[in-house]
Amino acid sequence: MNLFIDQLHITVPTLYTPILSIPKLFIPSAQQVAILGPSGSGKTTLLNAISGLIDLSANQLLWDNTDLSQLSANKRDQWRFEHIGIVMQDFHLTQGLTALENVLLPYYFLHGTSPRGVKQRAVELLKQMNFQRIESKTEVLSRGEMQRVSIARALLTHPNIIIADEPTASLDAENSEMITALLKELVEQAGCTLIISTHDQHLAQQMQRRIYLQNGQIQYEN
Ligand SMILES: Nc1ncnc2c1ncn2[C@@H]1O[C@H](COP(=O)(O)OP(=O)(O)OP(=O)(O)O)[C@@H](O)[C@H]1O
Repeated sequence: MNLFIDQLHITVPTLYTPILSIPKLFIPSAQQVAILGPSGSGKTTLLNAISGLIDLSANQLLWDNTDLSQLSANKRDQWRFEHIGIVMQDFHLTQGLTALENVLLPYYFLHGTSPRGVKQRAVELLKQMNFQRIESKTEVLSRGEMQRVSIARALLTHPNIIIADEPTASLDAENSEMITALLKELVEQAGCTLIISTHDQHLAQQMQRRIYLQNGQIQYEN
């Protein structure tokens, strides 16, 4: 899916200047993009906006012909479940459920069931990520293990768009390398648009495009 941004300015009541201000941005379908910039530069805010997690005005942000500002909150959630796999910075895993159940949860919300083939894909994805403890409750997992569960969950439903906030932040070099390779392989197979925020230069260099933010504005890209 293509992303069109036009005059996206996000303000918060406590600050005089917008926390994000992007006059124009186009990300074509299937592009792999890294969003970089120092802490507080607006990376997470941009990811939240493009995931439909922030209320916007009409025509500020479109995915193909879909202007998320025109959808009700429920419809927007539904649209997100159908089209976007999100890897959040703090994972948002559900305690009390196992790793496998967490991976299956969004599918279950969307369809009310999780058939055997879907379970198999979930197990496969976790295996590919070098994750062994599929029956462990998520609260006993390390941060790196939680990160891999949240990535598997994002990939399960074959979304058109993957949005990941610091997807390798909790991983050691070996797992980081492996997850990056897997993410790239899966998005290339599926023709997904991949947008990640990262401080990891190695990961950023493997994306097709890098956008550098500073004080909520695009400084440059390469
Ligand atoms: N709801 C809010 N109210 C007030 N300020 C906010 C709000 N959300 C974000 N900010 C501010 O907006 C700026 C951008 O925040 P954001 O989380 O997007 O940065 P970031 O680049 O993702 O940072 P990091 O790399 O540390 O995760 C920060 O200064 C942050 O404090």
